[in-house]
Amino acid sequence: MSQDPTTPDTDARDEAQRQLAPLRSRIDELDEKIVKLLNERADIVIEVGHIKRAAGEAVPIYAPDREQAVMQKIRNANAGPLPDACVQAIWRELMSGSFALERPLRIGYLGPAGSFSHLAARKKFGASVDYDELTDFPAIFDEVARGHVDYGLIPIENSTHGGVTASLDCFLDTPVKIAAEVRIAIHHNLLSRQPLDQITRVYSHQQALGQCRRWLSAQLPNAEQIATVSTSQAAALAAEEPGAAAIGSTLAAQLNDVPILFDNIEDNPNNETRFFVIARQNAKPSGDDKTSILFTTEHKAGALTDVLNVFRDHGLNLTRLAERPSQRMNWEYYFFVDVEGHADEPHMQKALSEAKKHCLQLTVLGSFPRAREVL
Ligand SMILES: O=C(O)C(=O)C[C@]1(C(=O)O)C=C[C@@H](O)C=C1
Repeated sequence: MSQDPTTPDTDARDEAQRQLAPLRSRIDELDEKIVKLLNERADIVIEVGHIKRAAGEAVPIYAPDREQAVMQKIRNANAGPLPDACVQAIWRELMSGSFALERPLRIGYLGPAGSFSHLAARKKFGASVDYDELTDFPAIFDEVARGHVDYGLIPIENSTHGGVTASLDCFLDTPVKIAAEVRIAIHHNLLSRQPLDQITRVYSHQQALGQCRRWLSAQLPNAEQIATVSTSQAAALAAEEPGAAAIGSTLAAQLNDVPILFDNIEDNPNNETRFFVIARQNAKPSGDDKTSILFTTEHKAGALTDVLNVFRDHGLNLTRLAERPSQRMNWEYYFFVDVEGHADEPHMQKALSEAKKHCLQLTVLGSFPRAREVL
């Protein structure tokens, strides 16, 4: 007996279509309602924008403290089954749309396009703002200070390779403030137009080379490693030069049209980088903040512990301590400390004024909502 082999499939497809149709029309109805509600929200955002524009620089368009509160409310309201990460990603993009409605924002980052700073900027500020690719960290600080861009994205430290010293040095002498913290997961790729056995040079930022050290010595032990100003510049070089490869982001591979030979080549699968958003204005307290300070002390026994003990005595936890040469005198140092709390809070104000007594100089670089999620 011959049977049409397509019949069972066709029947199953028709039955599935019959079951899907009413579900899809319910989704269509809900989508219409959601779009209406989103635009109801957007109408209020437009009013917020009128008030903010009238107040000028005194009330910034980007309000990190309010964003923190909105995200917290969203997480509390989310009963599932959508994971918090999904709902938060939707709201981040929604707030990007709010910027466009209030006043289009310009964000500066270390270019060229496709760098991890670009990725961090896009993850933080979304698709509805303008981006400016800048050539180095001092240029980002300068452009923010001059008001040519509203905010800048600055990498501060990587969980595997440590501090980004070139960016820390820019804080030594700048009027700009740290307004927010951004954490992004960093996954590196080996990009090349050649197969692995024909690669003689690997370009990347020295941070990325450092984060893939074990993979490079196992897979490309004889290739020369050449440091570039950014991973995206490395990708552009790999696109042009025979025998060259780059370590960079998926975005850099796409933008430079270079194939990804190997993905996830970072030595630590939990590799992440912390960025600061720099601004002309301070961020308001959110209730879950950190404060970054910069100080120098006299060259005497116990000078550093005297400062640190002040925070201990006030019950303020330190989340980071870094040190950099002063650039003025050999073997003199600046210390960078991140403390839990906001500089407007009374106990932090007390601690800061006591700490100042033990310092030659103490500057508050900014207080900002702690980044709880890795984007
Ligand atoms: O509440 C504000 O200040 C707004 O501008 C609105 C809004 C939002 O869409 O919820 C948008 C941007 C801010 O960074 C924070 C919140």
